[in-house]
Amino acid sequence: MPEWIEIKDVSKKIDGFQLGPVSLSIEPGTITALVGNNGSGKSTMLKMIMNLANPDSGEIRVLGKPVDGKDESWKRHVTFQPQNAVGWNAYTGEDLKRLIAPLYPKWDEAVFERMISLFDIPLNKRFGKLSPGVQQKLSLSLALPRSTDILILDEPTASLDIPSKNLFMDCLVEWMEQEDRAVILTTHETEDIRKLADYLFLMQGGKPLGHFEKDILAAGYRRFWLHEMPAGPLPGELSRTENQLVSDNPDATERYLSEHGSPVIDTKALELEEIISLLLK
Ligand SMILES: Nc1ncnc2c1ncn2[C@@H]1O[C@H](COP(=O)(O)OP(=O)(O)OP(=O)(O)O)[C@@H](O)[C@H]1O
Repeated sequence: MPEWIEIKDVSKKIDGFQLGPVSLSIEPGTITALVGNNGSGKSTMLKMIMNLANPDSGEIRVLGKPVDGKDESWKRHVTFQPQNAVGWNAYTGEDLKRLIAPLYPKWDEAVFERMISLFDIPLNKRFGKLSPGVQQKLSLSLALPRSTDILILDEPTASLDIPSKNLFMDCLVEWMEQEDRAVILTTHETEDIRKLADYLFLMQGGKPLGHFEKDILAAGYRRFWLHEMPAGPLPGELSRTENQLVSDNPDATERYLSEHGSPVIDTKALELEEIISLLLK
């Protein structure tokens, strides 16, 4: 399948911070979560995709078009929701919808109305007077109905209460099912990643740590409970306590234990949160 977003060897220096080189491809039909420590460069990556920040080197293409080229037609196919909406404070939700909807030929009024009702958003209040959580709900309700091929969301659930996070995740899953679409989002919420992401792109201090298929990553780490801990290190061993061993190569660990007659009391896959913490530590 052709890539919808192609980031090739992109680097950028901001004061003392070095981002990249980063390469990443996004295919249609996928949700990719950019995950990393604070200040690891996730938002900057999104801004570079939108041509709101310029890389020092490398190339970014969206739907085959270089994002810094003269042809900006790709922008019509992309919705970008930054962490904070700029210039919206004086407008009510109703105003914003009137301004935004006509710009998008595939605007889906039914999705907008459903989200406004689900989130119980007052459309007659100025954006600047809404709480950060309601602002975020309104922004999302103005993003999904645009029905663009690509949706780029910077920490979409950061201010949402727990029921609203779940409602939003349901809306996004439904949105994905309607057509071939692609989502790239940044998040610190493991629940978002667990429920939404097909792929994780991990970043630390500006450097990419890897692009993982979530299910493969989740299956790649196990904890073993043992009667007796063999002398180590064992194949795949990442850490051990008196009777527990964590492995990033469970098959090799299990084989070794079986071949060396070490009975396993129990074994369990690590939670995604623990895996991400191990990778980002
Ligand atoms: N406008 C700016 N002015 C100066 N430095 C900036 C600016 N934007 C980003 N940076 C630098 O780039 C680095 C990466 O910032 P970025 O916001 O991309 O990280 P992030 O991974 O999105 O962080 P967080 O998880 O905290 O949102 C920061 O550490 C900061 O040094």
